[in-house]
This record gives sequence, C-alpha cells and structure tokens, in this order.
Amino acid sequence: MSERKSPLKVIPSASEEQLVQALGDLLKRCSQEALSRKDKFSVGLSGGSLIQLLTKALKSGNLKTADWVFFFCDERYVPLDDNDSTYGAYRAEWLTQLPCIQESQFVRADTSKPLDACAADYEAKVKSQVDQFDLLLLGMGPDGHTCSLFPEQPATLQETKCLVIPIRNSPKPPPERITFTLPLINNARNVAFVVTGAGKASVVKSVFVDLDKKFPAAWVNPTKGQLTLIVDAGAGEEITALN
Ligand SMILES: O=C1O[C@H](COP(=O)(O)O)[C@@H](O)[C@H](O)[C@H]1O
Repeated sequence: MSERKSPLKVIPSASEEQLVQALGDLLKRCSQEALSRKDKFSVGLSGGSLIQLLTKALKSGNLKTADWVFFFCDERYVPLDDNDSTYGAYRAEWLTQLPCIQESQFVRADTSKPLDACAADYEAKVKSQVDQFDLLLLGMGPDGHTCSLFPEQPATLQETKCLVIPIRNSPKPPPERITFTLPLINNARNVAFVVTGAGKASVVKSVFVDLDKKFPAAWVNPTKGQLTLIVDAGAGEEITALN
C-alpha cells in the first residue's frame, strides 16, 4: 500500500448510457480547460473496450474536436490494416462515423520500422508536440495491466528515462507492442481509467482501494494531475467504500 499524490475521483455508472455520458463530460471539461490555455488539446488513447465507448461518447457528446490531437498510450506492433492495430480500429470507427475527426489528427506509431526504432521514433513524435498530456484515457485488463505494462514484466515499471518503450513477449497477443512508460503517464494533467465488466471487479478493488503494486495499473499515480476512475456497476461492485 502506498499513498496517492492526488485524490482519486470515482465516477460510478449504473448503465452504459451513464458511463458514455460521464466520458463525454470528462472530454468536454478537459478539452475546454486545455483550449483556454493553448491551441491544441492532447489526448492519449488506449485500445480494447475503450474504443467503442469513446466512439459512443464522441457521437452523442456534440463536442468540438477540431483542435484535438490523438496519440496512443500503447500500440500493437502490427501493420495498421491488421485487426489488432489500435490505430486501425480507431480509424475504422471514427473516420466512418465521426466526420468531424480527420486522419491528420492522429499521431500514430510507424510500425514499418524495427520495433526498437518504432518506440524511439514515437517518443520523438510525442516530445516534439507535447510537454504534458492534457488527458490520458486508460483501460485495464483483468490481470491489472494498463497500456502495455504487464504484471509479468515488472522491469518495465522501473523505467525512468524513456517515455515510450518496446515490449516483447506480451502475455496478451500480439506479443510485440510499444507503450508509454510511467514517467510520461504520471506527468499528465488528467489520467482517467475506464473499466467495465464484473470480471474486473476484484482487480479494480486491488488496484484502486488496496493500491496493490503487484498490478501495473496501481503504479499510475499522477504527480500533479487528477486521477479519475469511470466504472460500470459490474467493475465497481467491490469498491462501494470509494463511491
Ligand atoms: O491490450 C490492451 O488491453 C488493454 C485493456 O483492454 P480491455 O479490452 O480489457 O479494456 C488496453 O487498455 C490496451 O490499450 C490494449 O493494448
């Protein structure tokens, strides 16, 4: 157990509709706050179950997204037309359903480069455009992984210099990925986990109540930023004390 640098804000949702609304509200608040200070709103996206929820939030939220720039908190090291590509999944959803979002708003990893070079190149892209992310949207697997930081690879949590690293032998396919590291994640202005499903209820408790460092998600602890947890009824069923 260790201390949080800033308090955790929990947003429980009784239905998917409520959760999508909460996500839309978060995007609106963070984008307005960022765009009142500067000309771009920088958002880090995750893959998996977040993609559909975020698509719904953007479709129903009536948000002005012209000045938003989208990065990837992690990416699978596959060609962009591969079914496992996170960028490919967002592109397929958003460029067909969200005419307000252009392909040029995505800053994507170049997976045609060798894996190490792909990670270094993505770090350079991030550094050239962002000092501090305005918002990182994170998912969490049932094993407590977030981004592509997995419990089986504890050394990745000790990274202090690189902001983006290559991952080999990921226990969840595909095996090769790149991922943001903790120094970059914990420097963000806002970090929000979006977690759904009763299958994740016990890990949600271990990470957010017990702060059990066995789980990579428990290492997410923004130094100056706000940490938010948006959960549905299933994922939030063991954390009533926090609600
Ligand atoms: O492999 C990944 O998994 C996590 C969690 O995905 P979920 O489907 O359980 O929500 C995701 O956040 C990450 O970006 C992705 O690469």
